[in-house]
Amino acid sequence: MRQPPAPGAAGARPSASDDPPAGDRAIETRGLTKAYRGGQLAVDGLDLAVPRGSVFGFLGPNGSGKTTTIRMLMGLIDATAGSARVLGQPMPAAGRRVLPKVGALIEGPALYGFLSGRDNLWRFDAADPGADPRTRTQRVGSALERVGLAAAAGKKARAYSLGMKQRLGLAAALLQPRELLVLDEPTNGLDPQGMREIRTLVRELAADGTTVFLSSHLLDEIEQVCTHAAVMARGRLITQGTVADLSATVLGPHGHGRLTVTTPDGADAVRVLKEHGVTGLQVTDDRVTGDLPAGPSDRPGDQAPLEPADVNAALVHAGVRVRAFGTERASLEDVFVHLTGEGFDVAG
Ligand SMILES: Nc1ncnc2c1ncn2[C@@H]1O[C@H](COP(=O)(O)OP(=O)(O)OP(=O)(O)O)[C@@H](O)[C@H]1O
Repeated sequence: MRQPPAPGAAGARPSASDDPPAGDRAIETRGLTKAYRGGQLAVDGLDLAVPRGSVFGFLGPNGSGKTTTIRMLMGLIDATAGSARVLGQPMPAAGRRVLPKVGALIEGPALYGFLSGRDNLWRFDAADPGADPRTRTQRVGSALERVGLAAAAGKKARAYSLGMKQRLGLAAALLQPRELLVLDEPTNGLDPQGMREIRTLVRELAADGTTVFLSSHLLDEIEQVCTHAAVMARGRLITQGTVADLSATVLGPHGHGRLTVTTPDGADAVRVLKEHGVTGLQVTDDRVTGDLPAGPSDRPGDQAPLEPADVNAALVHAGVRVRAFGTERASLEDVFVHLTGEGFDVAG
């Protein structure tokens, strides 16, 4: 079974040679474009590459074109230009072959409030011509189990919390084994507990080998659960890659953020850090922070950019008592601001 890389796994560098071959992509679009009536470009020349086995975050402020893209991928609306492949097949042409392998949760599940959770799933399953009625009870039972709703299965759906309704929608998407799950804003409107539940579920599904493509306008959500992300703004793709590589976009070749040293020997630490080309030094109580130089320092013999480990060794060597040492990672918010020059301030 395919295991996804750990969320935020570091190490990979963005380069064309690291791109997976086309057959290893769960979703691929070329120049995908949608102009709604009136000519406004909701999606503008999108080239998306979603590796199989990834948890791929499709990130952008409200109105940046995420839902429109998902609707095109699922064959719900036609593209104005460009092409899309899902699980290696052209969409919408191959929809009949592809869509049974895709579970989708778009704009919230359509549930009957007067039916129990179990009966809602029963209805979904019965509407699937490929689903064997003889094994329905078992399928519905294991889908409920999977999303943690077995105990609440007999309750009417209208009595469910928003988080439970989302999980029931996911259960409907999971009635059949899926290669790809497409979730449009799966945690929208959920409280922190509900969000955690959905994130846990997404991680479990990914660990089973399902590719998960989820859209969100919540940067920290994407950072917590996704291995890869694409960032959209005003219908255009700003960047895509592993979450670690996207951070490195902002942080330079080594992906290191601001350095923080906790020490009782602040003055000595500042002197050593300065000697090693660390800039922007600030001292607050027993914490010294600064920025690692992007390239090699001016010191004779230095050829490569400074590694945090070297700085730590130099401090210790100079007799500085280092109680804690670390570097921050850039957030996706940093990436967005860096690449667009705009803030990412959408209403949560
Ligand atoms: N049916 C439609 N007719 C005309 N314009 C539309 C339609 N649907 C979306 N748009 C416009 O297209 C742009 C992209 O919208 P879309 O819903 O795809 O963005 P989004 O990133 O999913 O945002 P949200 O999270 O708010 O749905 C927006 O400017 C929106 O107003």
